Amino acid sequence: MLIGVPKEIKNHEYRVGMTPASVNELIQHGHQVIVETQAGAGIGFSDADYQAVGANISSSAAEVFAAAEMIVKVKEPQAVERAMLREDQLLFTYLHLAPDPEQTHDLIKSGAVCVAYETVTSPRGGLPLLAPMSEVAGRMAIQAGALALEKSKGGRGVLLGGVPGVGPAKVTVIGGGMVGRNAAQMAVGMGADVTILDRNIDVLRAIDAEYHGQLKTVYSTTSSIEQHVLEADLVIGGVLLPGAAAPKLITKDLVKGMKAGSAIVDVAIDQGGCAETSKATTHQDPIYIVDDVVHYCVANMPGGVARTSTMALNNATLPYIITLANKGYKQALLDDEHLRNGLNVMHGKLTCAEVGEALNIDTVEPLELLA
Ligand SMILES: NC(=O)C1=CN([C@@H]2O[C@H](COP(=O)(O)OP(=O)(O)OC[C@H]3O[C@@H](n4cnc5c(N)ncnc54)[C@H](O)[C@@H]3O)[C@@H](O)[C@H]2O)C=CC1
Ligand SMILES: CC(=O)C(=O)O
Ligand SMILES: [Mg+2]
Repeated sequence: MLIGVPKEIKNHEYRVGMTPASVNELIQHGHQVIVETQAGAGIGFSDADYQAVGANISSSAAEVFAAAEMIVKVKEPQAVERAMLREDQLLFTYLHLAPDPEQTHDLIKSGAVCVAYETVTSPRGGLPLLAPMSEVAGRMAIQAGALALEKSKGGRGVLLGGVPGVGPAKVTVIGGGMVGRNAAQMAVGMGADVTILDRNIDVLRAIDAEYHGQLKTVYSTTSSIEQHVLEADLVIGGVLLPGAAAPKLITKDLVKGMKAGSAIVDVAIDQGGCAETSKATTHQDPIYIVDDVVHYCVANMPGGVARTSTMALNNATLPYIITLANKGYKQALLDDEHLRNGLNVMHGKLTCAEVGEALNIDTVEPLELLA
């Protein structure tokens, strides 16, 4: 198969769909790879590094999209990229369609076969291709939050860990999944007073067993969210209903009631955000203030540490890229229900029920299209 790797074009996005080491694996399996010039340049992977493992370097994204049977990316295709997709071409990347009707309609119109990293499941549970970026974003959320609490950013001027004689900041983490647990790990490590909320009691049990009293676990209800958001210096939004739009757990009124200079890092912004006051921001201009509460809502947080993130992402995606290339999308999707859960759009039809519900679009069962 001919696999194409375009350069990412989202604001300050330096990740790349495949590292030279991943390209090498695909070539060892008998495939060809075409990489857009400078695709990995921002994180130290030169064109020469890709050429050394046998990739062809292309001078433009248009050439990559025109030639490749499968496009491997990181972020959702931007409008100019969507215009280059063609009927039956395989796209393997993050999509986050539920909050993005424009992208959804363009992908449906393209006739392409679009497999989203974030809805691929695993027989062991969880979301194996979202997990590595959630680990990164969860850890970064505390760095971003610490900065947002500084006076120069509009924050209330508190240090997460406090100092001897002055207590730590209170950090409330909503959602105890990959993002939440990684955020909690960093916040506890910095000495903050951490509370983590989830509505899955088994998640809370596992976290409690891991931390032996170094943080508090709380069952998530409207009332407990209200209490712990109002008490917080820093709130981390890390909830997810896979594929679906994020639930708006932090209302406008709740934000109004928060302490002046407190901060919300809404990691769930890629699914629309879990605060009513959240709107997506970029690495270039990451924060804004509503009702004296600093909001950080960068939808591609891992792009900020693009070298670590690219390698972590490739560790997870590589086996799937190899399977899709070896078998072709049809056989690969028929053989593996968990990979099939990643199929969001195919041949002009939406196949992800949660996206259909969020955007009020009819969906078709993947097996109906694959049969
Ligand atoms: N902004 C960015 O750059 C990035 C954003 N993300 C996003 O972060 C979000 C979280 O991802 P993961 O941690 O991997 O998901 P996950 O599935 O591992 O964890 C989500 C958790 O939320 C919990 N939850 C659901 N409803 C809840 C409620 N009402 N109250 C409390 N907890 C609730 C679930 O029980 C689950 O434990 C997703 O939207 C993901 O796409 C992930 C990586 C990067
Ligand atoms: C998951 C996601 O949105 C990201 O890594 O940018
Ligand atoms: Mg207020």
